Amino acid sequence: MTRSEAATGMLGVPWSTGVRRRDDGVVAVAGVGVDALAARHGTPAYVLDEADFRARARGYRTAFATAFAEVGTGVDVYYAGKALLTVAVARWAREEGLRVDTASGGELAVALRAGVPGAEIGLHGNNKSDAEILAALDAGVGRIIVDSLVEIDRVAALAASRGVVAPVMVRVTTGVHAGGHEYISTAHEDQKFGLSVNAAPSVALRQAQDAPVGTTDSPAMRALLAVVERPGLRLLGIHSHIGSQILDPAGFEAAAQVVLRLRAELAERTGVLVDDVDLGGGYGIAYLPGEVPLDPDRIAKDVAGAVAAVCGELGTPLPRISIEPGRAVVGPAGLTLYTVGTVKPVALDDGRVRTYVSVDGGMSDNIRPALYEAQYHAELVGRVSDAEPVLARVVGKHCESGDIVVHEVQLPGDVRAGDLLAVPVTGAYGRSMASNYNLLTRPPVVAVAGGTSRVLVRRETVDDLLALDLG
Ligand SMILES: Cc1ncc(COP(=O)(O)O)c(C=O)c1O
Ligand SMILES: N[C@@H](CCCC[NH3+])C(=O)O
Repeated sequence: MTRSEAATGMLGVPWSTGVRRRDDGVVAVAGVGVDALAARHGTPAYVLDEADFRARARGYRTAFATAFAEVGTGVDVYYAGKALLTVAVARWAREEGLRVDTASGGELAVALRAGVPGAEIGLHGNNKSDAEILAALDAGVGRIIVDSLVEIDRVAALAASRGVVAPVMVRVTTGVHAGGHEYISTAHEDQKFGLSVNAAPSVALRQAQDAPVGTTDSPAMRALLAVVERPGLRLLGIHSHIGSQILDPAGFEAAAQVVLRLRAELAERTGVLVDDVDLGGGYGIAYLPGEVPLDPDRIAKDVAGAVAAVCGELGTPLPRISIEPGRAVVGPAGLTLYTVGTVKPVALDDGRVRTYVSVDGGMSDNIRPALYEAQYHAELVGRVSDAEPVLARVVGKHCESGDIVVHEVQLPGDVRAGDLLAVPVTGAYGRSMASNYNLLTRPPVVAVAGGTSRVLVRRETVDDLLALDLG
């Protein structure tokens, strides 16, 4: 916490900028106390600080637009809806000058419902259904990012069936491995996304990737050539996404270099110099006090410098660039508000005691600790306490011992049933990855701005669950 944060009661990183502890000890989000939020909306609840979301969206747009304008090209920023997409969130993104990246027909439908024009939407997915591709074509989406050779034929056939030309980008894997956990690193070879820029190393792999045996082209080059050849497809550009929660900027520059070389090679072979290069998302954020997030201004400058340098070296004009941040826009804007139900001290083998604090949600509203061993922070937010801190583990209410919300955190020793507890930085991949495990109902998404709260997505009810069960 900085001195000015302390003076204003701001909690500082990793909390959203609108979070403050009031003089009465209660934490407020954008002017609304968590006690009032809990009374009005119940717990658990996802709480979104709208101004914080908007500021981060603007921050990424401005940082990249400025840095790339300096080297002589433009940028489109797509908000990656997989992090959290609701109609209001898609509208906020658009109002802040962002486009929307979708990863399924469901996300596409929400973006369209929000009034985002099709031309400002991209559709991703390594296994899009025909229905999803047709929905994208019918909506006139600005780009379909193809992910396999098979899909190229599929999109071409569906575009022909609609009598349209499909705007396509090819997703490639650059071999640059980056990100917070193996499951969220997406550009190394042994995973399902994209087409490798490296020539297939074995006959088995060439066959698996549908290549004629004997070719030395990489799957990425073959895909680009296949798109160029299909009259029903328009090749917009090349896409690369290297992973998520990346805190080392070097990976973005390395991937950009590989993609730009591929672009130049394609131009040399076919005369087609694609206009667009999409460098994906993945910008890392702080989850714990003391962690340092990527700085958008710095990363934008570094990537713009790298792009300009490689294009200069290759003698190719600069492409238009796009990026797809999700987590960095919505993650820090969100917190989850829980109520403590039980408190249980457990003696550890080494003689210490760990206090298990059970809250009214858990792995169904935040799967990230169980899936990626993700670390979070928690604080009592309904009151302050002078009690000595204890080593605590915040757990949920599921029938699963891995149902951990916060692995290790110091909480006041008098933490008790009825206390309000908040976990910051749950805006990204919390609600969007939520489940109904143990038939819990998913929490609402509540937006707070200017001293008022509003429900964006209502809490599920048991009736909602029963309505799906046809008996
Ligand atoms: C293609 C693509 N774009 C964008 C994102 C968003 O990533 P992040 O939320 O880490 O910015 C992802 C997810 O990792 C992705 O797969
Ligand atoms: N869902 C992941 C990241 C997204 C991966 C998508 N390519 C997370 O919670 O960190």
